Amino acid sequence: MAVRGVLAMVLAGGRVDELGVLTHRRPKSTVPFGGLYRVIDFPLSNIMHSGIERVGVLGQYRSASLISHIGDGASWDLAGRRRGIALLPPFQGLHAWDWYRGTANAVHQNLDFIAAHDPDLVLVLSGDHVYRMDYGELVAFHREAGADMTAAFVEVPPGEASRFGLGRIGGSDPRGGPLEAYREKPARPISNWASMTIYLFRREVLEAVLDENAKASSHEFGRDILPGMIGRYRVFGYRHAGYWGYLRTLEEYWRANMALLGPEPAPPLEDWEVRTNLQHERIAERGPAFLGPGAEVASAVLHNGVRVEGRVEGSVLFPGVHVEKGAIVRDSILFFDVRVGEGARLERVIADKAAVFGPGSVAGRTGGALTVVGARARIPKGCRVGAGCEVHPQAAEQDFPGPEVADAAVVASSGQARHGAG
Ligand SMILES: Nc1ncnc2c1ncn2[C@@H]1O[C@H](COP(=O)(O)OP(=O)(O)O[C@H]2O[C@H](CO)[C@@H](O)[C@H](O)[C@H]2O)[C@@H](O)[C@H]1O
Repeated sequence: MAVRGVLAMVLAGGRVDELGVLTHRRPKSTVPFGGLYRVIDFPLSNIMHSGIERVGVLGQYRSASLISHIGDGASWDLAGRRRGIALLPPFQGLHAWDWYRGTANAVHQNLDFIAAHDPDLVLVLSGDHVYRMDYGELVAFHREAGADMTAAFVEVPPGEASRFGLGRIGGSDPRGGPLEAYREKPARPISNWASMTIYLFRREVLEAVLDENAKASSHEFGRDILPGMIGRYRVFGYRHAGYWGYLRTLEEYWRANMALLGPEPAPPLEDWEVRTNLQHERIAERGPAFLGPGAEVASAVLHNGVRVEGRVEGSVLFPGVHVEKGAIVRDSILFFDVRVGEGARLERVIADKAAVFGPGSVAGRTGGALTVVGARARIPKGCRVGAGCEVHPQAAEQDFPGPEVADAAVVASSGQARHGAG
């Protein structure tokens, strides 16, 4: 059912140092995830299921993959007379300083776009997280409470809390209540309810607080806007009960992918269809997955155009991955068109698009740090990655246009991304 009067503004411009090579040429929102998707497919599918019909996407960092991926928005039912999705890159026209200076500034620079749609409510949310949520329930809660702003929170382990913006939610309604305090990544946690970067604003209030913040030194919702609203506006916290994948580090990213392989995949996808753009990466045109006569596959997701002749266990294979005879792939994530040559062995590896592992090459090991291989890297025949082996970059292709054509092949262990040879 359509939710009228709500415009969604998706923050999709951030990159994350900790994800190393995976965000060298794309924002975090378009990092491939779960064997078929890009991360932003999850919030966009939530928007679709919630019945929100108008969306602005705030891109900034390396937007090429975002542009190809979003297309005309039809993949999420966002194309039509009453519906629409617009990519809103920073205006690099008049002033160099028009580059977005933070999440609040990104929305502030697009107040005209918001005004043109004339919504009652603006839902500002991150495009970087994996979860399912019906924003319609958040909207209903916000309206019932007569709130000026409602932020969504999820419970995190106490030891993790200071990595997040934290809220203290009062009242006795299990869905949420007045937000009594908010601190952005405090050294000493004030609660273990972490902000999910989902903020629902009354439009006039959003305009007022963004105008007030315009002269501040930083321009972040979490750091500047939310704390200043408490006590001055009707601010509420809403509790999210389900799974939430934050994917900030390589280990978190890897674990979130692996969470799809268990008997109870998280987030559960069965009754909550997650849509992707099947034109991007030509997913729709590829043939069916093929398992050869000697293939052994257990606990894996695989899609169109995958070809397995070797052994695959506990792994996520994107369209077009080939695993040749005698090769073994374990606990790994292989992006579009990765090739694993005969007899190669991969364990705890994340390989970006079209990386090629030569015959007999070896990458990663049981219980070791994750090994991450950049897009189009070539691991020569018989080579052991990380053991003085030279990795060659190949020419870049059209998904990554830009002045530097060949991406440096990068091999990194989790937490310490670095450039390799090439
Ligand atoms: N200039 C820009 N233009 C467009 N988009 C941009 C942008 N800069 C960042 N973004 C996007 O905005 C969102 C927030 O990015 P941040 O880097 O501020 O997140 P961080 O995870 O540190 O903390 C935040 O996210 C965590 C987890 O939700 C919260 O707990 C915490 O309070 C909050 O500050 C992401 O979706 C990112 O892609």
